[in-house]
Order: sequence, then structure tokens, then C-alpha cells
Amino acid sequence: MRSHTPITPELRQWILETTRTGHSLGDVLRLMHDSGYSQHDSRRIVAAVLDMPMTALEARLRPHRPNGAHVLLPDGPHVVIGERSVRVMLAAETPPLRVFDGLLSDDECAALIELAKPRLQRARTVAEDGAQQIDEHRTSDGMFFGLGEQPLIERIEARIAALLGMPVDHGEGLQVLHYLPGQQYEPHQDWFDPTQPGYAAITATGGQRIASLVIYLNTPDAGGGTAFPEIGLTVTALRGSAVCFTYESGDAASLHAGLPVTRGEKWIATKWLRERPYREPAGPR
Ligand SMILES: O=C(O)CCC(=O)C(=O)O
Ligand SMILES: [Fe+2]
Repeated sequence: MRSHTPITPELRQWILETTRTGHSLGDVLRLMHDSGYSQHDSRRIVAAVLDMPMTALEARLRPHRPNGAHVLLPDGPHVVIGERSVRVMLAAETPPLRVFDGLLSDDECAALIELAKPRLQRARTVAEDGAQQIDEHRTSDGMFFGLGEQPLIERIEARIAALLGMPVDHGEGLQVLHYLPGQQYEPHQDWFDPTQPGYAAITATGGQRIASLVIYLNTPDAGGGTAFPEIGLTVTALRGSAVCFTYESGDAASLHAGLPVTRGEKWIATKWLRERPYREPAGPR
């Protein structure tokens, strides 16, 4: 049995007052998470105090999506897409997550690395004002392919769309990242924080990010897995396999990190999906 955090009278009072004064359930859960409650505990407590079934609470947290686009994570054990049979190796519910094996062939992985190599630059993150910035928390080198830029990219994007049930045009261009020993990507969320000043600009085209797919293009000699510290899970980086996780309701549990490579190198390709069709902004990135 999982041990349950007790609901103190003060906490009960605070939840009732905060929701009564017009704050959303998302706000209440965010504040609880900020003061140290796990996502599971805060949802359970809020549902109990407001006398709502968990499923009703989860439904209230899900943003309205007028065009009905949702990522559909497959259950497996196999997903057959054209000539390929992709294996579903692991599933989690919070965050919704799947590990896929055999998503790309060894030849496809090698070809992606070769295409990316001459175009690598120090990877950037999105600053609070929406601008691209160099970030000490992300020490890898990276580059973006344009959507459908080459036949190989087009084929991979079509496979991802079929695997996740999302049209190709909801995807940002595929990003390739290269990590050397010691390089990592510290714990972060891929979705954009709606409270940050640059949010409107970043989401003007395509809206919020709703899911991430990280594909491993090689197998590091040691280290370099993708960790999900909120749920105590580390996905091993293995060539051709991938991890996909969704966060349609701005899920705190989707916190993740690219662990330091301790020996060898690590190559990944990341596909971020948007809630609406996305066209890449023109100009240098
Ligand atoms: O390197 C990894 O395993 C994770 C990469 C990642 O989180 C990202 O590209 O957003
Ligand atoms: Fe990420």
C-alpha cells in the first residue's frame, strides 16, 4: 500500500478558499506541487476535499481542444507501420508514457547522425521572454531539420504520426542532439509555462506543446538515459528505441532529464508535438 499524506484541517480550508476565490484547479495543484506535494498526492487530496472522483478532476484539467487532436499512446505489444513492427516495451500512466523498441533501423539512425553532424551548434533553450538562449543546464550540441526536409526525415515523420495518431503538421522540426561525456540536460519540462511573459509569442503558432518523443540514435557506452525523477524511472538509451510522454494538462510528472553520458557519446532525435498545426518560424535558430 502506498502511504497517504494526511489532509490537515488547514490544508482543507486553504483548498476550499482558494477554489472559492476563483482560482482554477490547475492553480491549486501547481501551488501544492510548489510546496512539496507530489502530483499524485495533490490530485488525490484536492479530489477528496472537493468531493470529486479522480476521473472528473483529470477531465477538468484537460484543456479543451477544439480540433480534437490528441496523442494516442499505443498499448502494443506491437504496432505495425508499413514494413516496420515497433515493440511497446513499457507503459506508465502518470505521466502517460511509452518506451518503444525498433522505432528506427540502425541504418536510419546512422543516416540521421550523418545528416545532422555538419549542422550542429550549441543547443539552446527558450528564455522567459520567448527568445532562444544559451543555457548552462543544457550542454549538448544540436540542430533542427525542417519538416519533411529530406526523404528520410519525411519517412520518419510519417512513422511517428502513425505511431502516435497525430498529423505530421502538429510536429516541430526534428531536433538532433549530441552529448559528449559529462554533458547532460538537467531536469526540465518541455511544455511552455503559461505564467512566463514569452508564452503568448512561443505558442502563437501551433499552441502549447503536448507531447515529446525522444529517439535514441546510438547506444552510449555508459550513462545517458532519460530520467523521470517524479516517478523514479530511467529509460535506457538504446539505438533505435524511443520514449514518448504526454503532458496535455501541463503535467508536473513529466519532469525529465538527459542524464550525463559517462562513457562514449549520445545522439538523440527529439520530436515535440503541438496542440495545433505548427509552421516553423522563418530565420536563423
Ligand atoms: O537527452 C535526453 O534523454 C532528453 C532530451 C530532452 O529532454 C529534450 O530534448 O527535451
Ligand atoms: Fe526535454
